[in-house]
Amino acid sequence: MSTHGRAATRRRPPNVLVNAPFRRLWTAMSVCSLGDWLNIIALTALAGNLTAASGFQTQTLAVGGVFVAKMLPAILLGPLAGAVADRFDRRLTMVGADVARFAVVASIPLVGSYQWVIIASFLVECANLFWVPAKDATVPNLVPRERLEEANRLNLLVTYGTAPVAAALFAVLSAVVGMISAASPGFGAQPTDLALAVNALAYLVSAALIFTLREIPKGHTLRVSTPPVLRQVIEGWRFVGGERVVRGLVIGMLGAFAAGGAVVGVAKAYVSALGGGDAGYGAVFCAVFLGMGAGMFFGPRLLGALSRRRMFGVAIVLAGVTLAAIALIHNLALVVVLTVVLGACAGTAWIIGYTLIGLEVEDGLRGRTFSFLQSLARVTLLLVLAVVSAFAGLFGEHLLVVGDMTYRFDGTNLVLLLGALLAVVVGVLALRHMDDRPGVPIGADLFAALRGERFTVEDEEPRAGLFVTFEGGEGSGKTTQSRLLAIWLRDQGFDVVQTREPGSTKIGMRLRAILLDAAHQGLSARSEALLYAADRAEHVEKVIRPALQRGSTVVCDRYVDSSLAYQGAGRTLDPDDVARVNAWATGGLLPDLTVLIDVPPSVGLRRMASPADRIESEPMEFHERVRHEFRALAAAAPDRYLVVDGTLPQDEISRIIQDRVREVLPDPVPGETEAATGTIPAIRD
Ligand SMILES: Nc1ncnc2c1ncn2[C@@H]1O[C@H](COP(=O)(O)OP(=O)(O)O)[C@@H](O)[C@H]1O
Ligand SMILES: Cc1cn([C@H]2C[C@H](O)[C@@H](COP(=O)(O)OP(=O)(O)O)O2)c(=O)[nH]c1=O
Repeated sequence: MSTHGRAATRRRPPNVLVNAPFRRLWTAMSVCSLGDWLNIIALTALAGNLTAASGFQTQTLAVGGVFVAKMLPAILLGPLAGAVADRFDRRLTMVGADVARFAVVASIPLVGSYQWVIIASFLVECANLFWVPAKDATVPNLVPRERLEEANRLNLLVTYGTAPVAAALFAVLSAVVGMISAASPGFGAQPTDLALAVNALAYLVSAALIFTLREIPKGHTLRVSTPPVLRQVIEGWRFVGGERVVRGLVIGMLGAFAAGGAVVGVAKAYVSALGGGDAGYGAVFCAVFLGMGAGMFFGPRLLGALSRRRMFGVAIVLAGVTLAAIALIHNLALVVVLTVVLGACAGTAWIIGYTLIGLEVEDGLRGRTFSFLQSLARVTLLLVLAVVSAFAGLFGEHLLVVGDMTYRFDGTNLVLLLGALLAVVVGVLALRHMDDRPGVPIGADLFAALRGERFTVEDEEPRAGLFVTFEGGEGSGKTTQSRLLAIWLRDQGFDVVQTREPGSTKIGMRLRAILLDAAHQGLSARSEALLYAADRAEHVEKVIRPALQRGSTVVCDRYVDSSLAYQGAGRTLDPDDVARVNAWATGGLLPDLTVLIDVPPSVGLRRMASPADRIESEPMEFHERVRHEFRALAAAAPDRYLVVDGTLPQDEISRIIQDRVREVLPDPVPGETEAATGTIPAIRD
């Protein structure tokens, strides 16, 4: 989204990694994360290999067992370990945990039994439970307060960014062992042994790095204890479950997550069935994470013209369709490619959901909401991994024979297909419940977005002019700024129509009188919404559309968003109904740019000199809801909005607006005029 903060980001101070002690801790963390991911991949692969001879069912269950053993400690012992970790010297806790992890991982190839793989998985995670809180508590000791956010972002980057690296490394290492085994038949190592050795070494390197990190203070400070995961989930649902949009987003994100989890859970068995070895398994794992990273980064940009809510639903449906293809196509190379697409869809949905939830939820609840989401994701993943492997195992192997064609359809295929179905259902529900462009067909909208355009209905005649609207609460400065923008545009040589809602037509003036007269206190919310829509229909047909078709620039003080905010959020009418009525009233005409001037209602209302009208005299909660909705609308379509801080001085606001409008302005001298005047010889002195 464009905001006035752009200048600030340009002057970015040096990176937090300049800080040597933090750099060392961060390096240790990166090495450990790489080790952790190698550990998951290698242990699940090893469990599959050790049980391969006992049949499909045992193998699938065995791989599921490793996932469960890895996730149980966090759920059962998480808070306990956090509390214990706070009592000890953090540096020694981390070093101790690293050495313990090294010893356990190094012992796995030596013992070489499935039982030990499960016990080792559990033990490594128990050690992690001490390592992670000690590390989290250390970061604020090494990094100044104002750099903490940047440090956390870097931590997150290595936590997930090392996954595809580890998967690729695993694929290479197991291929190397495979080649050595093929060359010298006497060589009895498992394909996973080399990966486990590198994994053990990673923990040892981390131990050495942290041991020499003397900057970590010896004493301990009390930490706020985190409640158990299950309690966080139940309590969290109590405060976000009631919000329609947030509820939809949470369910959608979990659907995407569960679909990804289904792939990871059965990947080992599926890849074996397709004739791929450990290298193939590594490739699928790598593909999921590469796709996710790409989706988070590029997804929202690729379809920038599609509304965020629609993009969220579309990404989940696409994830489902891709998963169905993965389930049915028996070709490892194609499966790897499709897995990248699946990851990209899931990543796109996840990042949009995360961002929208952040904007929907108030400041005070945001931290709790995110920890609720993370706990819920963890519980979902555990359930999905456990259920998926058990289910695939129980269904077993099947060969479908049609004529002389045979088609293999195992429990893994079935699980993937069910995951696909779940994603499609969740995606369609998200699209239906949270659609913010009712009346606009989704297919046409999507194709237009792929071409980088925004689809509008009934807008067949090409419109020559630019349409800019101003939105915001009472006294935010819309009237002042729209006037200043109109003056500036005229100075640039544009023909400008400056107008406002309600009341810019003959009929509209009468409607305005009904709507704003403080004497009309009994007006029902629905008739209010319809009267504003009636005023708007008249305004669009008589003033705005003709002006745009003439090629004028239209600057309008308030438009559809005001109805969504005041009648939808303020009067708590169903937002979909308000959107639908307005899409019909305006024939789907949308602004090219909306400037949202954002001020706290207390500030805006204090600026008003004249006696309060019917809407201004609403209570403060009403105005807070209106502001919240404006901001959510802007966040859902960042390319079409400019959000400006309305408490800045007037001239600074004008400058920010002019900078943004300049980006969307057409050339004031059309091309053909230039071509014609180009033939006239230039006058020189
Ligand atoms: N950036 C600003 N800082 C302080 N006061 C402002 C600012 N912009 C406008 N005002 C004042 O606030 C009052 C309301 O402004 P106005 O443009 O009429 O707001 P709106 O149309 O959003 O209700 C006016 O008295 C105006 O002079
Ligand atoms: C256009 C529109 C305005 N309103 C309200 C918001 C304002 O309180 C009032 C418009 O009055 P106005 O005096 O034009 O307010 P402002 O100076 O803040 O622009 O009408 C709606 O509730 N719904 C709408 O669709």
